[in-house]
Amino acid sequence: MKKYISKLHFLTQDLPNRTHLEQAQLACEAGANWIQYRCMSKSDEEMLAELHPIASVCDDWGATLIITNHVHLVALADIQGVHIEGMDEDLTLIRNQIGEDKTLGASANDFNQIKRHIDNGADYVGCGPFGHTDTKPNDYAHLGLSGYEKIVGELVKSGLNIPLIAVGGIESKNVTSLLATGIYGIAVSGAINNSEDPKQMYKQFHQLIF
Ligand SMILES: Cc1ncc(COP(=O)(O)OP(=O)(O)O)c(N)n1
Ligand SMILES: Cc1ncsc1CCOP(=O)(O)O
Ligand SMILES: [Mg+2]
Repeated sequence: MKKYISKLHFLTQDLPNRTHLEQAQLACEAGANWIQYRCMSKSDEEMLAELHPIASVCDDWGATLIITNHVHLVALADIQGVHIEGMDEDLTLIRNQIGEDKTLGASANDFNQIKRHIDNGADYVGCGPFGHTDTKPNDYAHLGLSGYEKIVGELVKSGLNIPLIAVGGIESKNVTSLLATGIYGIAVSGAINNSEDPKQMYKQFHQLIF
């Protein structure tokens, strides 16, 4: 089943000064239509306690709510899908668990992983890192613009098509050139959350993309 996938994914994060709910609210007020709840620090009960109000905010503003990784919570709140970060996860098992109607996204760092996710039923693929990110430090080589050009070229050559979302260290100044590589959209967390005015920064991304 074909799903609507936004071209701008806003990822919440564990922050000392702003709750996930506050981050989601700010993003929705700034125009977000896609919130990925990315919580790495709480118990199921704690996450559900904030997922219900976050789902309610998303519902009010018409935004899609995706959860990172905690597949078992998808059915326990008004959540439209899940993004899987573990690149070796078997997506077919997760698809069976969540059902056809939910959106399933997964992470990849190269063409072969993207191809495997397509074969296994992903609705979109998050691909990175574009550049340096402090949100999830890792050792993967930065793809840069040329990395996305290469991957998009390989997809076209193979006759494959899936919304490809660039992620990792993306700032607003990178958006136009990233979109020119042929990627579908971008995912952002740090550049918005760490800015002095997150709402204004969200709007800046939004204007460049939509
Ligand atoms: C939309 C979207 N894309 C990617 C991620 C996370 O990807 P991850 O596998 O964590 O990144 P690397 O470790 O490969 O850089 C996400 N949460 N959402
Ligand atoms: C979850 C995740 N994995 C790699 S980057 C990232 C989050 C988004 O990156 P950034 O905060 O740099 O926009
Ligand atoms: Mg990855």
